[in-house]
Amino acid sequence: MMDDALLTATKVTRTFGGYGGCRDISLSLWPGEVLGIVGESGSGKTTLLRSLAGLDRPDTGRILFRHGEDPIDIYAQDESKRRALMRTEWGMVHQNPRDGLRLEVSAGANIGESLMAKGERHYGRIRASVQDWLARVEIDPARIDDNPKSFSGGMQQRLQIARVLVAEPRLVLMDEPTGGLDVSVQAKLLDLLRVLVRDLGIAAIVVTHDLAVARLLTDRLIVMKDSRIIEEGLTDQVLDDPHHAYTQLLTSAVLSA
Ligand SMILES: Nc1ncnc2c1ncn2[C@@H]1O[C@H](COP(=O)(O)OP(=O)(O)OP(=O)(O)O)[C@@H](O)[C@H]1O
Repeated sequence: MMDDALLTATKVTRTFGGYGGCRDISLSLWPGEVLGIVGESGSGKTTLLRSLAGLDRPDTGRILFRHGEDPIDIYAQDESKRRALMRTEWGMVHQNPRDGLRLEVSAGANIGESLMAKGERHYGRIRASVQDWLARVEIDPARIDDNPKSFSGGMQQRLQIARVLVAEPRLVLMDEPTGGLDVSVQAKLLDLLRVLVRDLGIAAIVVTHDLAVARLLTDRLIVMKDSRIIEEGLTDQVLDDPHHAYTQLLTSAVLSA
């Protein structure tokens, strides 16, 4: 039963020759909700995210996405329909901005392309929207024609976020969005992400091994260990009053760090 959920995964399993990956994962995501997936390295977070993102077909299980009135099974669509859906309805923010940007074109083109992919053709409107988005992610709009290769890591990540959010996706998937950045840059980026996601009312799934990121960004948390969900609940509840021994260990490790 789908209820009003935007995305529902039911008993999703994706292993690699029977090893690793994620197993028997069921979850729902509601419109406007930010869901965190936490757990140690190798617990299956990225595998799950890729399956939810339509990038990696599960061995078994189903992923439904609410599209208009009807939930659709994303892996029951043919490849071109699934790609079209992914382009218009959801976006992916990669840990390494270089995986989510086109480095051979300008910063402005990186954002403008997303608008064109959604059907916008008016040059003046595209340029105005690009400038607006550069400002929103705190990049000087005067740098619109610069190549992102000349940007710092933090700026590249903010550009990647603008490239994704300008298309107004209903769902954003993020894999360690602040990983690989200096701590001070991370904090600013997190603040920015939080404001943008809240302002736009976007639903998001954030994979992170960093509980501080989960605390700041997410409403609800899933804790994974050995490919499975071992605990889930409201973020504050899970972090302040963890029930599973492993979650207690995770949270105490942070507290004593
Ligand atoms: N393409 C692959 N081929 C073989 N095994 C894989 C592949 N991708 C992931 N795995 C295995 O599946 C398990 C889960 O990996 P996954 O990358 O999903 O974990 P993770 O929680 O995202 O880890 P990290 O935080 O280090 O990125 C690991 O044991 C990993 O070795």
